[in-house]
Amino acid sequence: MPKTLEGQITMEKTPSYFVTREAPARISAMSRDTKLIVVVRDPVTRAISDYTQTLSKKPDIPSFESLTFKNRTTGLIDTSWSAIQIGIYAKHLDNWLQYFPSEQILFVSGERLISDPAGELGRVQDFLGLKRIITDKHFYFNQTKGFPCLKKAEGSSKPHCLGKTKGRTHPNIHPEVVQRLRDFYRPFNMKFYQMTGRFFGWDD
Ligand SMILES: Nc1ncnc2c1ncn2[C@@H]1O[C@H](COP(=O)(O)OS(=O)(=O)O)[C@@H](OP(=O)(O)O)[C@H]1O
Repeated sequence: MPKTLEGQITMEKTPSYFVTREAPARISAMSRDTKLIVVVRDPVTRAISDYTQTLSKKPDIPSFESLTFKNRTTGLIDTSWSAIQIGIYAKHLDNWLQYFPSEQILFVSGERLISDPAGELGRVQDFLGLKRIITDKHFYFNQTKGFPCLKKAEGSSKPHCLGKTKGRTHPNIHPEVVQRLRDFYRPFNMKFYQMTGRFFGWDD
């Protein structure tokens, strides 16, 4: 990471850091003051989204159902499958809390980022000690994309939506499989709500 001058903020984005065992120690050794931001969404939808992304690159992979279960009859879930493993947020957070105080970590709700992008970005700006420059007036809902988009991209006067790889249509997953996954994640989600002090509402 480059050295950060007075009045600057250096940012870096790598989704896999959150689930990489060695990352907290390494980042802490680089700078203990680093502020960490993690976007989390319902781990069941996250797993399906993850699968959808892999499927778009490798159309021949087995079905979501067959990757989810070690044994379909007993309903035993394959927690070694990364799409499942990554959603056990409480476990990953435990690892980070060995190195960083919880005040230094902000969890952004992936669901709220879609339903209220300005609100979530307001929290991000506060967390980073920035003035709330980005507000409601910067977003509009794009019917075609089905997501909020920026009215003007940075350095341009044109609207800007995220690219085609964001907001893909997910395959239909059998409701029984979804329910089994909901039951699997519930205790981990409860622990995560407790640890973060925020109720993300994934278990309604
Ligand atoms: N404004 C806006 N436009 C489009 N997409 C949006 C937006 N806000 C959040 N999302 C959600 O972002 C999801 C993709 O982000 P990823 O986490 O996969 O990104 S990354 O690969 O980790 O960089 C993507 O997940 P999928 O819907 O499963 O594709 C979106 O639901």
